[in-house]
Amino acid sequence: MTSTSKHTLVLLRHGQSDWNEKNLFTGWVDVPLTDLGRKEAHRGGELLVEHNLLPDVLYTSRLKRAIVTANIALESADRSWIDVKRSWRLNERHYGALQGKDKAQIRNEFGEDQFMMWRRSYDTPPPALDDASEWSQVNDPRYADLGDNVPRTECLKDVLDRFLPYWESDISVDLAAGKTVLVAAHGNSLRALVKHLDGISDDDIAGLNIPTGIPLVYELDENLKPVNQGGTYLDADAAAEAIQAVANQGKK
Ligand SMILES: O=C(O)[C@@H](CO)OP(=O)(O)O
Repeated sequence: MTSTSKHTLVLLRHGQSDWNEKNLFTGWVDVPLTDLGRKEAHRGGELLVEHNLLPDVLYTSRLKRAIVTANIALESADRSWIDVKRSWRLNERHYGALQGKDKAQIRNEFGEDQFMMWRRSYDTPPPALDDASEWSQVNDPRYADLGDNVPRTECLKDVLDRFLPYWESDISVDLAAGKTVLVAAHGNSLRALVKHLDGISDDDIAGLNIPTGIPLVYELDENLKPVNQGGTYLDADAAAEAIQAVANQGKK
């Protein structure tokens, strides 16, 4: 795929993280990539080159699995020099009291319905994480600008509510100016973005999963609406398989 419109948005979920591999709820916990995650990031950058989709500006969360994925991908595309903007508004959904917990264990303890409600419902957040927890971010200096508004839990709707102002104020401005924008972020922050772009209903978004490390490209019209509804994965076969794996997490 080669860019044809003047408004090209490339979404990249970080490569496999340590806690993806261990099957733990992660959220705002700042875990590193695995070796496989680094390889996925490198391949993501190669795919950008192969499809002649070279980003002009990078947006990332404040979490290193997204930051390092973008750095590796841009290095392999020889684009390490582009401008970078980071925001907590692109962070993964805060997973509340589930952060650090084993997905299969939670599914066994609470049952499939509750597990999926917490994981994929649009507006039901998990229980709040205690500020004293080792997995809390309330005293993390990188979120000092949030004051006491550091999340203790979030549902997907909360993610959309905190992401949209940033989309309007920054990302869409760069897109409208004709820049090819790379957003390196997370499974659920990218689900929020895709929900917004494709106009997916609150119910249907539950069935949408985003794989690690495979660029998803949107060509946008002058109103920044998708020309290719649903976007285009640069490696469609790998994406289909990886999407199924995300959907099945916690089932083993
Ligand atoms: O644990 C998490 O933070 C997310 C992404 O890895 O998991 P899930 O796909 O279950 O929402």
